[in-house]
Amino acid sequence: WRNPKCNGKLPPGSMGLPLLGETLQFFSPNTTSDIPPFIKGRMERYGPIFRTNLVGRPVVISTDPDLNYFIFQQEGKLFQSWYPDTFTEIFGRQNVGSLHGFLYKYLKNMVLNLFGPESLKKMLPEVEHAACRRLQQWSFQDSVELKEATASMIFDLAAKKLISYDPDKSSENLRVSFVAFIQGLISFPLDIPGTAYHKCLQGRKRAMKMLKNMLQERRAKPRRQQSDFFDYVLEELQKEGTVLTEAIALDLMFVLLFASFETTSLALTAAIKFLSDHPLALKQLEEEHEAIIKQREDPNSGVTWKEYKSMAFTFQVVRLANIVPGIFRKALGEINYKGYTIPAGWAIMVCPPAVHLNPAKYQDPLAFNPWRWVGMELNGASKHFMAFGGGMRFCVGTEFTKVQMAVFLHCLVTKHRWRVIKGGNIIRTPGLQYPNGFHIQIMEKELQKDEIKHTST
Ligand code: HEM
Repeated sequence: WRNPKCNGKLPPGSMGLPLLGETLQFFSPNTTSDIPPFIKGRMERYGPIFRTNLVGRPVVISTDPDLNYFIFQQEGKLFQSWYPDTFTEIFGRQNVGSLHGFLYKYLKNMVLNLFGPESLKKMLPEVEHAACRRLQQWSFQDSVELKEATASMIFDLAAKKLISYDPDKSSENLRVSFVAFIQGLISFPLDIPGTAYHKCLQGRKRAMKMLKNMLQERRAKPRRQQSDFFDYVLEELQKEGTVLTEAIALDLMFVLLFASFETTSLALTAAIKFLSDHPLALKQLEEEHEAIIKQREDPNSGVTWKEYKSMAFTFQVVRLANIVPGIFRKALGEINYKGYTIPAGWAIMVCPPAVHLNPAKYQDPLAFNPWRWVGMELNGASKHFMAFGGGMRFCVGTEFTKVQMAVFLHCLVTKHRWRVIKGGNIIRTPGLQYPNGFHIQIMEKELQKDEIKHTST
């Protein structure tokens, strides 16, 4: 257990207890925005590359930018996407299976067809309308829990786009099943009634059943014009020699729905929390977006797709929020790197927080500084920025997230103000969560000015 077989020199580290390994330490909740204590302690002791054991598997953890880069570039050759068995259970065997094999490219194209730039450009007015409408509704409430509220907004948009789901018309609420699913997602994998893990699996079952019924209804009543993911899938399923199956399509649908609203609502909540704590950054964002509005009044310029893609701000938010605490791979063969040997079959976890909070690369790494990258060309991924992964598996939802965030913030800072009521504290298990939510009161800007006038007279 302690000394696994290896043809060379294993990276240093501890394999923890038999069977359990260091699983409990890894999942132990913490409230820091810094590099997770589990990782930080071991980096200090063993260096940037070390070994451990998580959920019964030997794992090498990499906080080394060069090794991370190598891992992303070698996808499908020396490394392959791999997630712990509990994830396979939770996200569906078809997903995990098909995302490895020859189906992968085909599925990715299908997803990009819906969430790629061309499709998003067309979606822009709809995103803006949804954001403005929600914000206006919330401004009548004394308090809004932002994580839940933005999740609901994004879920409705994504579900409409993917499956033309209308929450007002459907009697069963699809998102309720997703909420149960998420609450147990990062929990100890014990499937007996009462546990969070059990509830998570039940939530998934209910959501899958609803998706299956919807697909069958659509099959019975096909639509003339292809407009959502269901239409696309049904057409593909009918093609001769197709590699797609209904089970794969349903699993993929589930993952896309989940990935689209959970990650982006966490990022938006983090953005508004950072802005609440940094009035200067808020002022600058307001000025930038008011400039956009001014251009818009000019009939020749209108708001452009490029302006909405303000990357620097979104990237600073996700750098600090570290929504994805680990990216997992499996070594397909024996790998020799910087004097260490990683045996074939071992898991490898790339650790984005260690990269994003590295003081050697980012001065004052914990500071929220949206000006950090001014004037620099930003790519979606680099050795020092990997919030959306890298290489072949780079997140297909990056553009969707950027558009959602930019549009929402645009509507928020140009038309509204807010004040924090309570909550906003975070916990990492190691996934980011807001245990008490983040409650704010939203006011319309004009209203606020009127109120001020009123009080002064
Ligand atoms: C703040 C928002 C988001 C973050 C931080 C994020 C992060 C990531 C990361 C780190 C990966 C790479 C995983 C790996 O290499 O194993 C990934 C992949 C993926 N993401 Fe996202 N994501 C976000 C938003 C989204 C959205 C909105 C969608 C859906 C529309 C989405 C769908 C996916 C899918 C399908 C993959 C798998 C791609 C593949 O394996 O090739 N993500 N994401």
